[in-house]
Amino acid sequence: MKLLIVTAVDAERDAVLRGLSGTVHDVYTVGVGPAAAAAGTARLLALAEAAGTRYDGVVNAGIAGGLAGRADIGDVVVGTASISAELGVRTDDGFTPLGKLGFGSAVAECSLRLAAGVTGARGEILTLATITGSAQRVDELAESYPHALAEAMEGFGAATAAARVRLPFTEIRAISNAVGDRDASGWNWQAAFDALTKAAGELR
Ligand SMILES: O=C(O)c1cccc(C(=O)CC[C@H]2O[C@@H](n3cnc4c(=O)[nH]cnc43)[C@H](O)[C@@H]2O)c1
Repeated sequence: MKLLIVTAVDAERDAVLRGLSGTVHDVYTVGVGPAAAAAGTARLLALAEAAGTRYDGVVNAGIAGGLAGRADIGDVVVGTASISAELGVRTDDGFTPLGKLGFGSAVAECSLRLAAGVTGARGEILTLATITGSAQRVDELAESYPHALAEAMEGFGAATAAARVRLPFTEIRAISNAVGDRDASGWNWQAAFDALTKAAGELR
């Protein structure tokens, strides 16, 4: 099996590569946020197709914020779905996701098979272009998405590119901080990168 693995930043790519040594997968940095992830992943897939390279799946790997009580710093979360928590309509009455409006979906199902060997909690991973920075918004997200474990910024974008060429997709995240916590003294990038390296080593 040959995977295209995309990360947002080089530090994540390097953590993945440390775990992958000697495997056949390709790992690239595509930038921060869902738009960069979608554009970068789509470009890589188009280049691969032109070169005759065949991938068996796409993986978005990186660090993430964990929702309180659901995922702790240093944990690995494997996506059951990557969900855009912003794609929809917001009115005074609240937020309605795209799927309920009847023209598309904000939910990208993840392939459990692609990450079958990876140790970690299974659950939904939210994608947001805007990092959550208030307790009120954390509570809103936790209530709206009771099965979500973590928040990051790229998964739904990369998943959209993979779906366009009908490739299975999964998202793997290592927790570096609690969602909503903007005090960097409480973050642990190293624990997250080490966990990400271990998870990458467990990919088949
Ligand atoms: O300035 C902040 O408040 C802040 C809070 C958390 C993370 C950052 C980053 O610069 C990392 C963004 C990068 O890492 C992923 N990530 C990590 N933690 C989170 C999070 O709590 N919410 C959303 N994304 C997160 C994300 O995928 C980005 O690629 C800054």
